[in-house]
Amino acid sequence: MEVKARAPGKIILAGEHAVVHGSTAVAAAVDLYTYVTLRFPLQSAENNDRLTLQLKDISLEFSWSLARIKEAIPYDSTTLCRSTPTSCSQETLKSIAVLVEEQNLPKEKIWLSSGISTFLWLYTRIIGFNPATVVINSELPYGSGLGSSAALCVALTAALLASSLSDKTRGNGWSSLDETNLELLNKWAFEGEKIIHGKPSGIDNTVSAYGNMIKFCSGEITRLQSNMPLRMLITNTRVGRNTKALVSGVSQRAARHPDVMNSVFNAVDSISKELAAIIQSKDDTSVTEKEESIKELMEMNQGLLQSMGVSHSSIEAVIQTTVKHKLVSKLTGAGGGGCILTLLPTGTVVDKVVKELESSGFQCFTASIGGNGAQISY
Ligand SMILES: Nc1ncnc2c1ncn2[C@@H]1O[C@H](COP(=O)(O)OP(=O)(O)OP(=O)(O)O)[C@@H](O)[C@H]1O
Ligand SMILES: C[C@@](O)(CCO)CC(=O)[O-]
Ligand SMILES: [Mg+2]
Repeated sequence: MEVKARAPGKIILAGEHAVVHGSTAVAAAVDLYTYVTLRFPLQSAENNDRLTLQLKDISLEFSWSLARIKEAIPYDSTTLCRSTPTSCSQETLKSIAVLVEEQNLPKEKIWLSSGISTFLWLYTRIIGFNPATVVINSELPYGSGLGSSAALCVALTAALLASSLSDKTRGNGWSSLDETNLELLNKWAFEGEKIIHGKPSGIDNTVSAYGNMIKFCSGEITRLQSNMPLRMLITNTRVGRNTKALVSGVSQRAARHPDVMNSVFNAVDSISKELAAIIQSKDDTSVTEKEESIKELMEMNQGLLQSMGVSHSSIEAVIQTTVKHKLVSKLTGAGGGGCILTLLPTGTVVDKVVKELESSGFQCFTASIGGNGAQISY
């Protein structure tokens, strides 16, 4: 039997980091996906005692015998709990880390460890100790602010949950999950994100699961309906970074300067709320005026992100280049490198700015904003 799932990456228009501390944030899905294919072998097949993970886009394969997985991961009454998402305990995470270490990841790919641990955790909790080959292929740059970790958790969970649904209509292309399964999927994906991010807000997995554009605050989701064109240039600095470390750095700064950082988080909250209101507004304010307001909000959000300590010289370089072309930019996701968003007001010709950014070694692309969330296919 074969089951497929896909989940999109995301951009955060306003509110990253502050959202971890209870502020509002606004995020949208982008049309770059992580794909997961689950293949279950026949009883008689040769490899029916192994779990194999293939990461297609980076040509890596990992494989464990089920006996070894059973031996390493402590089995208790909560081991198989498809319908009740639970957190991975530190003890289980340590056991899983041993299984990952045994695969001798190349040194330069060690950053994949948390993703592989998350894979083993979600797989064994939702499917149990069953043989399969899991093929993952991602269009998203890893660790760059476009939600590669959330897309992995959402696509993998979608495939795992879909494999046990009774209604499997084959050959109908991509379809969405119903609300109940979507909610279950989002809870599991959040548990997976915890392994990769440490202390996620849940915004990345939520927007990847539900798609479109959302306003998110302390787990509360408001789906947004945009009433204006919204075009963004995405620039990848190609500077690698790790969301877990950046989130932890902001928390440490907040612990050192609680009053200051609370004011920063409150200011970000207001920015996100104002941004959401502009995007949704149906009044007769012109698109140009709305774009001017969004520009200002993005500029202020970037300033506050800088004060949280998550900007980077490469981000500042992109911002300076886009300013020369009268365009406004902010980092998106965790910062520290990664990707930057540049608002492209109606009528903007991007060729010159893209040429200049690319000549500095950055990678530019435009992605369509606000599309599908998680989908499955049989
Ligand atoms: N397709 C994948 N296969 C295996 N691991 C993955 C995959 N995609 C992401 N990961 C894991 O997620 C990590 C990157 O997650 P991280 O949260 O740091 O960045 P991001 O999700 O791309 O950006 P952000 O969280 O800022 O949106 C990788 O180091 C890897 O461990
Ligand atoms: C930095 C952060 O706010 C967004 C990462 O895309 C972390 C989170 O919300 O979990
Ligand atoms: Mg992430």
